[in-house]
Amino acid sequence: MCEQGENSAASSSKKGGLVSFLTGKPIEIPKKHLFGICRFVGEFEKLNRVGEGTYGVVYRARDTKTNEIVALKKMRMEKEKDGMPISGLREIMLLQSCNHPNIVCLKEVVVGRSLESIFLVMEYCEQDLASLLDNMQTPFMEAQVKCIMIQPTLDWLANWDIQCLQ
Ligand SMILES: Nc1ncnc2c1ncn2[C@@H]1O[C@H](COP(=O)(O)OP(=O)(O)OP(=O)(O)O)[C@@H](O)[C@H]1O
Repeated sequence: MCEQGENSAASSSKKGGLVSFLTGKPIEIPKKHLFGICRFVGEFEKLNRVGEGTYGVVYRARDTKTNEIVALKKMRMEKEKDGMPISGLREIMLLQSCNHPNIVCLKEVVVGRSLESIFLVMEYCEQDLASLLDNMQTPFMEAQVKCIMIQPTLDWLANWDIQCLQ
C-alpha cells in the first residue's frame, strides 16, 4: 500500500486494496488511518524465531519504545481470501477476555504495511510446559503432576469452558 508514495494510501488494484461495501468501488485509505489505531510492527525488532503453530510463526522481539522483550506472532494469512480467518479472531477475542496470571497475556495487535500483516504481541514466556516436557531428563513425579493439575488456570479454564457451553 505504501509503495505508491508518501501521501497515497490503499488502492484496490494492488493486492490488499479495499472496495467499498456501499458503492462497490475502490476506496483509498487516508494515510493517517493507514494503520488504524494499531501500532506499526516496525516498532518491534525481531530477535529470533521461537516456534511455529497452526496459525502462525512466533518470534522473540524487542519493543523499541519500551525495550520490553515480547513474543510477536505473525498470523498466517497467505491462504486467506476473505480477510482474517475466524480462528485468528477467536484467538484474539479469547486471549483478550483472559485475565489470569497463568495465561499468557495478549498485550496488543500490531500491523504491517499490507492488509495481510497482522501480529499479536504477547508477553514472552521463557519456558512452556510442552518444551519442558520435551527437554526434561526424567519424567515428572506423581506429586509434580498433581501440582500441575491443580494449578488455578486449569480450574479457571474448566469454568470458562462450562460457561461457554451454557
Ligand atoms: N508467548 C510466548 N512466549 C514464548 N514462546 C511462545 C509464545 N507463544 C508461542 N510461543 C512458541 O511458539 C510456538 C508456536 O506457538 P503457537 O501459539 O503459534 O502454536 P501452538 O499453540 O504451540 O500450536 P497450535 O497452534 O498448532 O496448536 C510454541 O510452541 C512456543 O514454542
